[in-house]
Amino acid sequence: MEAKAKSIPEAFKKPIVWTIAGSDSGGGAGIQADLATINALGCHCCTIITALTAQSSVAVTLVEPVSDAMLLAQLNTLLADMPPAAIKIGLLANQAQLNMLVDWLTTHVPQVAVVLDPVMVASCGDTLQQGCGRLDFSPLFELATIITPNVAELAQMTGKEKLQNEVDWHQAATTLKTRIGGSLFAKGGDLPRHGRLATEAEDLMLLGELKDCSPLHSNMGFKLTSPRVQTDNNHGSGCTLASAAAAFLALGYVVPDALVLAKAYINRALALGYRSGAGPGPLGRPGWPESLEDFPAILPLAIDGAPKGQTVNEVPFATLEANLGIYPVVADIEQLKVLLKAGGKTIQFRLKQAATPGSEAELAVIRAIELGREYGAQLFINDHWQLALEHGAFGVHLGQEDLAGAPLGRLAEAGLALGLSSHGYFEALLALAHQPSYLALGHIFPTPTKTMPSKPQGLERLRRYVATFAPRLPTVAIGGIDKHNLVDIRATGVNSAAVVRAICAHAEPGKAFAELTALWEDGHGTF
Ligand SMILES: Cc1ncc(COP(=O)(O)OP(=O)(O)O)c(N)n1
Ligand SMILES: Cc1ncsc1CCOP(=O)(O)O
Ligand SMILES: [Mg+2]
Repeated sequence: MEAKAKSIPEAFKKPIVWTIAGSDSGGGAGIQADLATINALGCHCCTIITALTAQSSVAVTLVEPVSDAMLLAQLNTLLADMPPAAIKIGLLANQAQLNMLVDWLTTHVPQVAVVLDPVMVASCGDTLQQGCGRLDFSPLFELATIITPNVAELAQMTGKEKLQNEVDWHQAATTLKTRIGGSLFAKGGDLPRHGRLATEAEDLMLLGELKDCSPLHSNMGFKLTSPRVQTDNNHGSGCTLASAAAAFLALGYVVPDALVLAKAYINRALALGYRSGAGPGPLGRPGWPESLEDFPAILPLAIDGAPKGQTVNEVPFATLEANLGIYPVVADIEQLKVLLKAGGKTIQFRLKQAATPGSEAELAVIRAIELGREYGAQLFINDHWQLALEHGAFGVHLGQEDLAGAPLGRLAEAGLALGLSSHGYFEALLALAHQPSYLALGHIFPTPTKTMPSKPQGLERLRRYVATFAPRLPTVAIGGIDKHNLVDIRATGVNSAAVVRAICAHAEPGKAFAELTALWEDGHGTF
């Protein structure tokens, strides 16, 4: 007898996110905001209610914690059938409830990503933990992947009455970061402005030890800046940001990507806010963040708040035609010649050896630059920017790790083009600060050519990156691309496909290049 195919319930196809928070009878914050946000982002939201609040847009009149038995019943009932991929924690009614939750999470879901929004006060100004004084959140510090305090919450968590200015805020954020296990996202929206016109919104992202990311960004600090959305309808913005971050974590995005995506989501959600009562109204619930305008600009910080010693060029790098097509990456002068003769117009010379003076590697890089010039090609030199500058290469390709020592201003002023690598939204936004000539997005598929700290991005993410970044500059996909997946790569709308093995490991690299180019151009190449 044929086995009957087991149908998978629809909800199982979506990552499950739990929100452990309070109900807002006004419908704009708490559980209600989380449910709308998490579901809008393609996850399935389960709600574990800690307290009922009688709340409107202007007042909180009563807060009633649920019983311990009810809280535990919600947690245990869900765990048995709908375990979480990520958890958002919002309003906790009192210290006993917080401590009980810590015990339960530690015992049952110690590995699950947790976003903690240390809620204390509603946007109308009323306190939400009635009659129990300040909460001590420290028992949650080890469990939380991300903590998202606003300025008032950060002050309370660091024992300060008030944070008066940016310096106080940076110091408090740095202090709290040293006490927690994960990353801190300090929201700056309610920072006192002292008469300054608030045209920008700033947040601090102090990252912890990162998984599946370049080690370069672990334990580093960044300032995120966006044009301030001028609106009074911001009720539930903290809940929305934290639940969006939890949804992005559940979808497998790394911490810095989840945070910049959540920030882009909140910027659009604020723009869509509306009035529902006499006080601040709720936010809109947009779909996936796509427009680059919604994403923050990112500036690296030293951990004490001073700008890091990386140069940011004022001059943009050379502009390229959008469609770069098939982009071979080669390490051999003979192969380079073959590809130039075959009509290759954008090629990278990628030699990983040190090019010390007089070495074979140095001679090869210089020869590659000459050949590129002879054939009028856009020849990019990988890593060896000194030789590229000295010998007048068309361009250089650098990874984020290569940026620290590179004099980007000098390279741009000398008229070189620059390609920058990225492995997700956060790194792409960091790269954009340098106004490069193209943005590389990788690695798309598994590849043995290079050991990567990040996971393969896949086609769906590539499609999303292209939708966000290609309107600004040419995009290049790299990693595991060959004749079997090239049509799918092209269908994402990316402007170019960079390949190593599909050309260099082919018996006839010139032929492989021509065939891939035909496939790229009309989808009917012959193999
Ligand atoms: C087009 C393109 N994209 C990405 C890379 C990788 O550059 P990088 O991250 O600096 O790694 P190495 O190539 O130096 O190992 C690239 N070379 N080309
Ligand atoms: C250099 C580099 N950077 C990201 S993936 C990669 C290697 C791509 O090689 P291949 O085309 O052989 O998979
Ligand atoms: Mg490099």
